Amino acid sequence: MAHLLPLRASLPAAESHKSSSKPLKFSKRTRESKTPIYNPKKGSHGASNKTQKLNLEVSPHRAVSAVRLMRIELGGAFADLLNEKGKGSGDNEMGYVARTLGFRTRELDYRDLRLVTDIVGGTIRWRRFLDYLICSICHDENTFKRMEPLLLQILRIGFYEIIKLDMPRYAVVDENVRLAKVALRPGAGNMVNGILRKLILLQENNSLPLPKVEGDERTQARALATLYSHPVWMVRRWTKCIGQEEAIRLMAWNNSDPSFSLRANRGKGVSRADLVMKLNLLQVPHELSLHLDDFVRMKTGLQIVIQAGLLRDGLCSVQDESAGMVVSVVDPQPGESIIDCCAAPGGKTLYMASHLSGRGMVTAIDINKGRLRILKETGKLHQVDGVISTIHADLRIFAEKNPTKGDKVLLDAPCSGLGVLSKRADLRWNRKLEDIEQLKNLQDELFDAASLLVKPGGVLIYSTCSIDPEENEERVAAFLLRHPEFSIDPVDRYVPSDFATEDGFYSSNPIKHSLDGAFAARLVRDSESRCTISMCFLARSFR
Ligand SMILES: C[S@@+](CC[C@H](N)C(=O)[O-])C[C@H]1O[C@@H](n2cnc3c(N)ncnc32)[C@H](O)[C@@H]1O
Repeated sequence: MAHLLPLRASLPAAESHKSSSKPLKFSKRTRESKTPIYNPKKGSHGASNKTQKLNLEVSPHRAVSAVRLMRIELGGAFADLLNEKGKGSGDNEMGYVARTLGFRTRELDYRDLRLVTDIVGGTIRWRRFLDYLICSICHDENTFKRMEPLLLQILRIGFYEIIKLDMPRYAVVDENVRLAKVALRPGAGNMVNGILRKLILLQENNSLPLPKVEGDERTQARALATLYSHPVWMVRRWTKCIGQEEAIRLMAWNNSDPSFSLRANRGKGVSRADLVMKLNLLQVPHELSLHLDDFVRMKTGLQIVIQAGLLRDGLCSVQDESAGMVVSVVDPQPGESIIDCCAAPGGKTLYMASHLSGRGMVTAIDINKGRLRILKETGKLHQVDGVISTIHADLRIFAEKNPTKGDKVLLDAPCSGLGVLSKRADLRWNRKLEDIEQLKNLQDELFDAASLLVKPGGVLIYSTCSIDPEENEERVAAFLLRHPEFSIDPVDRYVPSDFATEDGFYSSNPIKHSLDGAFAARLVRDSESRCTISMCFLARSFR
């Protein structure tokens, strides 16, 4: 079993429930309390004078983490946006804390911000696993189900800190008990105390109540889903597709701390060497990308980069190398007319534009006006707006009506995002199996629409940030059956051979490449010489 455990987890061997003693006693108030609806505008404490109080006893990173978790789970905020100061958090953060908890904490310093990022991301990723343990220790599913949202978040934070971050246990208990007492009431603090101490006892006795991976396929999938904290449907889908061992490696990757890449903004005349100099000055550890000239990779220090203003000043962008290599597949050249069909918020548009050296045009189409506005603003900031034009439209309608044609057309299709689960901590819980079916239909419709915009002899690139064959290879196969005028142009001339599949596609695989998952197919209109490759691929796809 040991090899099945997550890379970062330091869990003692799974034992049975029986070592745990009597059910924990909870206060009458807790049992009777109804689940409050999260409404930070109103605040859980109401009185405005109370919200002004500055509390110096409670550790600020825990208070802020608990409130962020509430906002993400109940308020629909995105975990990744909340981590960037100034985008969704920043100045408003303390307002949310005051309205939700009834007090303010001191301002967060860099160390606090890092802890908040770690705790919020980790607690979301490990939610299923943590809830399983909390529920087991409560001994009563109803108690767990009726638990107040804030109390549950405080417990999740405590469990995550003890089990996954290996923090000093009794300090974690004291701090979280204090938070529950001040933010809720003394009885809630007693409850946190009882449950966390029980967890410590079980951990010390190597008897955490963890499920065993045994039984039929469904039961094993459920156990793995708990141990690796993923939805059961994902575990079953991956186990079927890549086998249990690879599925476990993939889940371990999704649970690991994400690494980030920065792209030097050459559109603004910033070279990678300039960016490296800045990172050295800031003492941010980084490595040069092995695959892309403009990119550097970093494991930590993103908060420092953000606070130093490197993104705000347009010197660089946060962009994964896997997304950068999709642009390599497009291979934008000065003077070309490129249509980016699903362009916002513009990561690929901006990178393509920076290749044009001021000659040519990237036409960025998107249905989402707000995201398109971000693209426009970032284009200006990056000084590539002279070669970008934006069109707010539904691609399916636009392509039918508009005679515009491009030398190259990129369709970066809306997808499940199953390749980027390590960066998007909350995405796994928001995705449903049914989404894939709906997305496939949309992907087919957009694929057909995008094909109308390709000049004869032009190139159509279909890409996703998914690792699911039904959204990738199968969509291309179905498209080629509907559109015999297109054929596959193998990508091995554009990306390192390690990223080229035998069918001629680009595939970045988290397990193999330690990057986000991504896919791209390069299709050329009317090219007889390549027909054989397409026909071979089609034959294999429908075998
Ligand atoms: C995967 S994201 C694109 C990411 C973008 N290429 C980048 O690199 O930043 C997919 C985009 O498709 C857009 N979209 C979805 N349906 C669309 C439609 N019918 N027409 C145009 N855009 C659409 C969404 O608004 C979203 O911005």
